[in-house]
Amino acid sequence: MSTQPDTILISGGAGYIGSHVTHALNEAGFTTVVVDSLVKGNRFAAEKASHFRQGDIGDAAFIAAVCDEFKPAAALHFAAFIEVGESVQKPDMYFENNRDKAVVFFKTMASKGVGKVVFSSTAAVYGEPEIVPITEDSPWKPINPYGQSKLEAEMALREIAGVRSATLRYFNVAGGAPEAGLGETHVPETHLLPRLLLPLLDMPAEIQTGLGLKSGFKVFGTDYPTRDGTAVRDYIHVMDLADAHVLALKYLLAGGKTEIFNLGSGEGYSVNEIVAAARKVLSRPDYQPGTAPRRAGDPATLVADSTKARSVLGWAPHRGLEEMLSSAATWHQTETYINTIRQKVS
Ligand SMILES: NC(=O)c1ccc[n+]([C@@H]2O[C@H](COP(=O)([O-])OP(=O)(O)OC[C@H]3O[C@@H](n4cnc5c(N)ncnc54)[C@H](O)[C@@H]3O)[C@@H](O)[C@H]2O)c1
Ligand SMILES: O=c1ccn([C@@H]2O[C@H](COP(=O)(O)OP(=O)(O)O[C@H]3O[C@H](CO)[C@H](O)[C@H](O)[C@H]3O)[C@@H](O)[C@H]2O)c(=O)[nH]1
Repeated sequence: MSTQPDTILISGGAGYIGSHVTHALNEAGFTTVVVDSLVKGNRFAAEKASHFRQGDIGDAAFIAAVCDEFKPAAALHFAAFIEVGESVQKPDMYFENNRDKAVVFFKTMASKGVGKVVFSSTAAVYGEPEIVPITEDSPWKPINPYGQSKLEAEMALREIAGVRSATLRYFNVAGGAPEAGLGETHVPETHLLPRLLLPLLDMPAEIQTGLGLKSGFKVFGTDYPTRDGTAVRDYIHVMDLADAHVLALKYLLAGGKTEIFNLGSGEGYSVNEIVAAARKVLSRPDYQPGTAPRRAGDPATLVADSTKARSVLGWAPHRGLEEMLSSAATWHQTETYINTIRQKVS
């Protein structure tokens, strides 16, 4: 029997979620190979991998060469564009990167005998759900090109002969692993936790201005049909998500069949509840956010039913909202975060 650790190919591993999963795979004893074009990601994050090769997932010759060099046992596919608003403005860019290039990536790997894939999908495939919590067989009706492009990539992956896949549909990912030198480092930054925390942490002015936070953080929409009028989401710590990837990978390596799994905590928090938790974690009891109209395309409530991931993968999230907020706050104050954002917005 071989004693070599399995080698895992990770596309988009220089990005937010992919870098945390790469860290978890290293800790679990795998050899990690990240491919990333760095179109959005960060070199400091890529360097967490055992090996890093810079290139595009749509470049079949590049992916084939990486497969020949490292002979991966499986792949995790994170590389994509992730901004819903931008996808409405530039749908072709999203279908090209998130669907067409993903298909090139999957087919190239299949041609090299890599027949096990963990795919990063999103709650956006459910659009505006009629029933919450949302199970995997709720209607798949995306309401924007981002969600549609991810759904079409999922479906294409399931059609490729000889490939077994685990599609993981994430809900709202948050938090970081500052102790490992990792955290959310997006430009632009559209996500709630960083946008709320950066002004509260009194970050340097050029960072706040560069991320569109010059006039502070604003709650988007106070007239939703929810318990306090603000939108409800299911927040999941990025390291709990990373645990799910390790389990999904082991499931496929052990012969598991193609499946789809929702990944969320099952608990919904409103934007106002997140603001209240941030006041407590950062000891800013008097903080009052601004308000603004609803952001176009935002559903009122998205909460996951992750029963299937619990029963099939044995996964359970362990890290709560306070840990998401405190790990994010710690990360945003690191030199790595501040210097990276400074460079990107200058
Ligand atoms: N962030 C979230 O809250 C969230 C929620 C649901 C689903 N997802 C999914 O998770 C995945 C990762 O999201 P993230 O937040 O880490 O995004 P990210 O932008 O931080 O990371 C994506 C990475 O992919 C790379 N990339 C993009 N296109 C590429 C290409 N053609 N070739 C090579 N590399 C390319 C980027 O450089 C970047 O490093 C995406 O597939 C996204 O759809 C994210
Ligand atoms: O400055 C801000 C930023 C966000 N929000 C609100 O906070 C909630 C969460 O917003 P995020 O942008 O953090 O997350 P979304 O629920 O919009 O997006 C998540 O789900 C999407 C699919 O629905 C995509 O997958 C996306 O990548 C993922 O983070 C929303 O009600 C949003 O309107 C604010 O009030 N103010």
